Amino acid sequence: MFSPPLHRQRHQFVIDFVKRNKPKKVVDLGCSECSLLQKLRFHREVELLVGVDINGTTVKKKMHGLAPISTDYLQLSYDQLRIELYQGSVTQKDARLRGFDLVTSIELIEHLTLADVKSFSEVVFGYMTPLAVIVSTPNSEFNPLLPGLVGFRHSDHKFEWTRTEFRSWALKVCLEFGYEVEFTGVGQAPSGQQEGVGFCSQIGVFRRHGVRDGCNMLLGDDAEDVFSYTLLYSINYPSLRDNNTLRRVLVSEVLYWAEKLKSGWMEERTGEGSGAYTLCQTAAGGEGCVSERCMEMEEKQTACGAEMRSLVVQCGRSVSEDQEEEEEDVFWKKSQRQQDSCTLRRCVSVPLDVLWSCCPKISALTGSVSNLRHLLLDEPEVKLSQDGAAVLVNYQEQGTDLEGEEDHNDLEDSGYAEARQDSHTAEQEEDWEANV
Ligand SMILES: C[S@@+](CC[C@H](N)C(=O)[O-])C[C@H]1O[C@@H](n2cnc3c(N)ncnc32)[C@H](O)[C@@H]1O
Ligand SMILES: [Mg+2]
Repeated sequence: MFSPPLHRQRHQFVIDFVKRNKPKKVVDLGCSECSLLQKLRFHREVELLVGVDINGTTVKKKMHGLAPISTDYLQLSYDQLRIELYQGSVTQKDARLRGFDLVTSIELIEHLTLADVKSFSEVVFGYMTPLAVIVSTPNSEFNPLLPGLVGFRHSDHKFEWTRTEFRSWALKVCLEFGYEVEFTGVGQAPSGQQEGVGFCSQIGVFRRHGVRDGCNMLLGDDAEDVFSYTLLYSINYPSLRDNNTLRRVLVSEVLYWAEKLKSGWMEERTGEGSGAYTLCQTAAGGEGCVSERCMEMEEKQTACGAEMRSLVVQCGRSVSEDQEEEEEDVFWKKSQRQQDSCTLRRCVSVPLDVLWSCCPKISALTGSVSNLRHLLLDEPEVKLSQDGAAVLVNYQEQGTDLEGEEDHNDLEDSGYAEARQDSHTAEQEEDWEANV
């Protein structure tokens, strides 16, 4: 009879309200199989989403469908969301449900006896004191338009109210607990058929009086610490506001970009590509990340740990090819002198400021180069240079015996990642080398 179906229209009504009013804490009373909660979890403003139902078995049927899905982990944002589901009765108080921005009660009250509706009013409006409440219930005046209906719309309904009955209950609640209400609904009669009967589902939207700046302060200090509900399920969605999550994402971005910049530089050296300069330009969208800033440094470390030298090679236009060759010459000579007694490892050093300006995600996650350094300091997966200003990436040149390929591979296999966490002092560098 309705398109979209009436239950969807009721949920859409709530969703539209949420979009307009952006409540942070929402509780759905009589949540049943959590289908409204399923939809609400996609609204980024909502930070706490709670469902309550007296029937735990119904809630449990689909509650695991509320768990984060893989895209929630892949496309992390700063949004926060916690979901909690409780078994409990809306006629009972529970302190965990106080101070919400929005309470929804969709097709619930007609399942309560009139005595329980009174308790419901006291609990919801008098104790939970949310900023807003949406209550939907059948409008009995519409029933003659529902084909084949005899009696109530559902065998468990204790009553079905006319618009006047609903109005009278709602206005009494407002008077007693300090709310105002607007009446509306969903499911209109087909055109030409007794349009004066009102909506199929009648809805009251209640707002608490005297709320400033949409901020929900609990009324009075009579908060009893009652915990009558049973927690069935709770889950925190991954968020970049969680420090561990932020660090995990940052490390993976840093490793990815450091490797990418290194490859660009290597290609440039072998004439296969335009190198770090192009990479930086592309990533930064053109301006702002110029070749002079794309300094790459080769760092030579000796297994005996006694000596560590660095050679700075500037890629891009700021250093002439001659200069570069000359410097490399020095590097190789020194390397060869040490070959007999020392194991050689080479790294490409990617400065943090280059990473920061080349990767928009890294800059967005950290805000500044010094924050980036701070966040990476204790990360075992990222090896920083001694001064903490650059990430060191293993470097293996194709077809060069001097690289000591075996040693390089050993590094990978011998707890290299764990060893890297202690890498920011000279002393620790030596220990690390000694482990190889
Ligand atoms: C018609 S269903 C509501 C469906 C759901 N709100 C929706 O929009 O799809 C009514 C729900 O209210 C629950 N219920 C009935 N009495 C209750 C009470 N005293 N406290 C909490 N939930 C109750 C029932 O278990 C049932 O899941
Ligand atoms: Mg019902």
